[in-house]
This record gives sequence, structure tokens and C-alpha cells, in this order.
Amino acid sequence: MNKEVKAIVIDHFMHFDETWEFIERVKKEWGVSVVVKGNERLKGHKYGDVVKVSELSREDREELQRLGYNREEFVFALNNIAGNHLLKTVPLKEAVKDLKIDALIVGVRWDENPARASETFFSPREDPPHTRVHTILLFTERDIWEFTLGNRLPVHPLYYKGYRSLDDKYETKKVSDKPAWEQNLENTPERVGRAQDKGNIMEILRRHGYM
Ligand SMILES: Nc1ncnc2c1ncn2[C@@H]1O[C@H](COP(=O)(O)OS(=O)(=O)O)[C@@H](OP(=O)(O)O)[C@H]1O
Repeated sequence: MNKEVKAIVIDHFMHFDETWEFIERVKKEWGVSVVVKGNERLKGHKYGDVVKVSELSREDREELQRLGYNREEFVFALNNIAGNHLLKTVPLKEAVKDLKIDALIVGVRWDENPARASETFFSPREDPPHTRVHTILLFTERDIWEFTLGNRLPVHPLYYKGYRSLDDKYETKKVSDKPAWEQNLENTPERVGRAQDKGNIMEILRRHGYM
């Protein structure tokens, strides 16, 4: 892999241990250069803590204002708009800015969520200015597994254990005892084990820079 190409991992402080082990393994085996970026201003909070907006840094308060969030508190978790935005989108935007990234390749797909269904392959963004490059928009979940297993690509160990779509360790649920690729991919929802997909959270988050 070209050493100039960097992979960015957004650390929302709630990844599974297996996710970090997997990242280390891929780094070593594939020689991928990985940059880890989190919202360090929020480090130290624990999952479920109630965070007061008035105690946030100016940057984070401004981010919540832009989002139209006007409550006084939010829960430190990914299942709500404020927590998710500050822990994922904000560090992502800061990484794009700090690393002076022109093009960010993101693995979102049309069929994952209605909020992603009209995404384009090259998607210009303003805050900060860059282009999102969505190379696998047209893949189905089945296509992903056929490509991954067919080419013997490394597989995150939790997919063997019945998880179907992975995010944080507190709220991502295992949905079967079968490996992800042996599940009924065509007739059951891929992201049912994901808290942040409830309601229209994803749509609002995406308007503000979410993946
Ligand atoms: N923590 C973190 N760090 C860096 N990049 C990330 C992260 N989470 C999601 N992504 C990117 O978003 C793509 C879609 O994955 P998900 O649908 O699981 O994302 S999300 O959690 O709803 O954003 C995902 O594509 P894949 O890596 O192909 O799954 C990534 O490009």
C-alpha cells in the first residue's frame, strides 16, 4: 500500500477490545499507516455519564449549537445526537483539517440506511472543505462478504461470533449465533444491533458531516 495513504480511526472511547486488536493486526500484516483521532476534550467521561453543555469547551458548545441542540445536558453515549456528533463527527472533521486531507474514502453503502440511499460517489463537503469518496456505495451486504471471504481479507473476530454490524461495545448487540455471512442477509436488517440507527438520528447527523 502507498505509504502516503493513511487510514483514520475515529476513537469514540467505546470501541471493543477486539476492534483495537484487529486494527493492530491489520496495521502489522498490511503495513497500513493508521492515525487515531478522538475528541480529547471529552476524554475521561464514562459511558452513561450525564455531561453538562455549559461545562464543554467553546468548540464543542458551538458544534452543538450548529446542530440545533439546545438542551442543557446529554448522555455520554453514541445513541443520542449530541454524544454521537461530539464523539464521532467532530474528531473526524478535526482530522480532515489537521491532516489537510483532500479526499476521504468512506465505506458507506446505499442499502445500509435510508439516510445514505442518495449519497454520491464523489461528495463535496464544506466543513472543512474536502471530498468524500464513496467507493462501495452500490455493494450489498452479501457483496461485502463475498468479496471479503473470496479474497481472504482479514475479518474482525466479532463477525464470527454473530455480530452483524459493529460500533461501540456498550450498545452494539450480537444478533445471532451464526457468523455474519451465514445469517439471513437478504431478509433481516443489517443494523438492527446498532443503537444509533434508531429513529431519524442518522439523517440529522449526516446533515452535519457524519459518515
Ligand atoms: N470509528 C471509525 N473510524 C473511522 N471510520 C469509520 C468509523 N466508523 C465508521 N467509519 C467509516 O464509515 C463507514 C461505514 O461504517 P458504519 O456504517 O459502521 O459507520 S457508522 O458507525 O454508522 O459511521 C466505514 O466503512 P467500513 O470500514 O467499510 O465499514 C468507515 O469508512
